[in-house]
Amino acid sequence: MTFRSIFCCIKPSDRWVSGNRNLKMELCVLTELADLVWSDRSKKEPTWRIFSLKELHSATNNFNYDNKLGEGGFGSVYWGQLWDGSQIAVKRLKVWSNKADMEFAVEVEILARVRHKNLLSLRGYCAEGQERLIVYDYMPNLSLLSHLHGQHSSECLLDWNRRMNIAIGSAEGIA
Ligand SMILES: Nc1ncnc2c1ncn2[C@@H]1O[C@H](COP(=O)(O)OP(=O)(O)OP(=O)(O)O)[C@@H](O)[C@H]1O
Repeated sequence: MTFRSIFCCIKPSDRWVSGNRNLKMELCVLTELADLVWSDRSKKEPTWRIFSLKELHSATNNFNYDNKLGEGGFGSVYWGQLWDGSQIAVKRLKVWSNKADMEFAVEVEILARVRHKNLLSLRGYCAEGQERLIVYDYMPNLSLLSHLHGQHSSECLLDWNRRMNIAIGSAEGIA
């Protein structure tokens, strides 16, 4: 079992970029960049893109309660499936505020730049009106927390060797 296979999301925090007042501007630049890259398909495929709200409604069956994977401080996370069959996790902002908008920009901005086998990959984002959604790869094997202390801790015993590999894998992702 690799570390990534037990979904672990190492997320950015606004402390990482404190003092950066240009996040919104950077997000706009990223948006333009994505459009630019997608307009030239002969070049390398982009790793993330902008989703429309309509597409995410359709992927998650209108953010159906049955699709809900969990809930965090930012909002609810829903399972979804895109037209190409790939599975995604969509994090939908609960209530719009300047602070939440900034957190959204920080998370997207950082995840769009980093790519590592032990980091949850950004598939893209959607910002329409006051809707803010972040799209990730879907991690089917639940959280590390649930394997260590939760409902799955008795089913799947993590021996010390595995725990060490997970700790090293986490450190590599953070580094
Ligand atoms: N990519 C994903 N694949 C599968 N499940 C996910 C994914 N992202 C989140 N989840 C599920 O949704 C739950 C909430 O995720 P979220 O990232 O919002 O948690 P959090 O770290 O507590 O929140 P926040 O960072 O917003 O305060 C997770 O505990 C997990 O069960």
